Amino acid sequence: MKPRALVLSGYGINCERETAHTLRLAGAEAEIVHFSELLYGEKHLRDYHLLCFPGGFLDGDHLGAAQAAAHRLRHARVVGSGERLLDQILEFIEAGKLVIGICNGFQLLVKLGLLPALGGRYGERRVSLTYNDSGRFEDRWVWLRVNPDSPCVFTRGLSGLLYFPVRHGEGKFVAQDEDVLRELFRKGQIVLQYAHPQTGRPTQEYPFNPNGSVEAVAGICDPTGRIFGLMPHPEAFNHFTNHPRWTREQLPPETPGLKLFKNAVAYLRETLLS
Ligand SMILES: NC(=O)CC[C@H](N)C(=O)O
Repeated sequence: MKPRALVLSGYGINCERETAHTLRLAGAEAEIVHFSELLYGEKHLRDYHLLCFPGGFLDGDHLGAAQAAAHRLRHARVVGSGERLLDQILEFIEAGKLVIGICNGFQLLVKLGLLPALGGRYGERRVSLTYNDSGRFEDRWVWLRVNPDSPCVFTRGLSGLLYFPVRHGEGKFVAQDEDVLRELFRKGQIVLQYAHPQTGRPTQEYPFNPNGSVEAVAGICDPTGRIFGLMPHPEAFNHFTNHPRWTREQLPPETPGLKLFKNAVAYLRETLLS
């Protein structure tokens, strides 16, 4: 049986087709579902194993990226049953399933407090993603260092420097205080950091760090490693010809973007579907 992935769409999300395509290449059954279908009870998260919040421009980034959508999700109730959508998501997490938020989806997870969920406290907001230091939208490929000691399910076995595209105006990661950052490091919840291609080390240097994120943070997970959010777009590197220099460089046939989703599929097969 293939793991079933729900890829959310609507209200300005624009990467759902590309993300669903990559999930299918990775071996999942991916279904694009509109927010309204969840709201009207036509679809229910209990029927899926992976929940994906794709990139885009939810509500036109008004009030800050994903801010309005976070409020909508926090307070919305399913028509008929009256169930809170957020409770559906919390049950989904409780059931050992996987959640990934990419770019706008990461901003949404952070603004909902589902990431970083320090100490397993889901819903508590301790970090944010705000305007890039450059003051403009950044659309470029970046190098990323993967934390090999992170519990993150999605990055298992990925090593060396990854190369993914970013496309965002509000990607600067900030934390409430130093203690939050310390705990994130201690628990391995900092999964990806923007890196300098020469040294391979996390960097604050522009343009390698495209937004000025503190500690060069590009992606984090919850303490279980089953909820993952990242600003770069792994789904946009699903084939070697996506790479900007694919005609000039010798590239392995399987991209790290695809591997990331294959990890999720393998994990679900081993745990929930075995
Ligand atoms: N590609 C995206 O998901 C962009 C996210 C958001 N709209 C931003 O500009 O920051």
